[in-house]
Amino acid sequence: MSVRARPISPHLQIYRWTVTMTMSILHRATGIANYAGMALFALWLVAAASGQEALNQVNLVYGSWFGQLVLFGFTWSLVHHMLGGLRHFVWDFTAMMEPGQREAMAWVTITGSVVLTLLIWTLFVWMA
Ligand code: HEM
Repeated sequence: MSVRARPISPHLQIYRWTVTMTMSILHRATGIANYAGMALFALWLVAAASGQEALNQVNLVYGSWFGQLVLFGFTWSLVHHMLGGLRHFVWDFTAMMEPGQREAMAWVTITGSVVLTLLIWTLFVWMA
């Protein structure tokens, strides 16, 4: 029996990659990362409530270069996700929905998240 060739629906690889696609993926990825980051924050709170010794141990890990790298990434993730959330809030008013406007907002979100993260760390970590 011969198999009839059927039309194939377009899939990911035929589309031109766009910055808005990247943002969609990043919003989900940062949402998941925020869960993990919040677990780290909860651990720190539990340690603080448990006593000085426990807090010192957690601070030692969080203060190491690797801990700082993870916390920096968590800060970026939170800020990026928050700006992404505000982007959705703007869309809730059916504003900024044209292709050029969506791309502009995507770039503002990416750039803004990096700038805000650096600002937060400069003010509250590096200069504190
Ligand atoms: C620790 C805090 C947060 C966590 C753990 C978190 C987690 C998540 C996760 C897992 C998703 C689902 C992503 C997906 O399935 O595509 C999501 C979506 C969303 N989040 Fe958050 N989020 C946090 C904070 C925020 C904040 C502060 C805002 C707003 C300023 C926000 C706005 C949104 C919006 C609007 C969506 C839906 C996006 C869509 O419809 O595609 N989130 N979040």
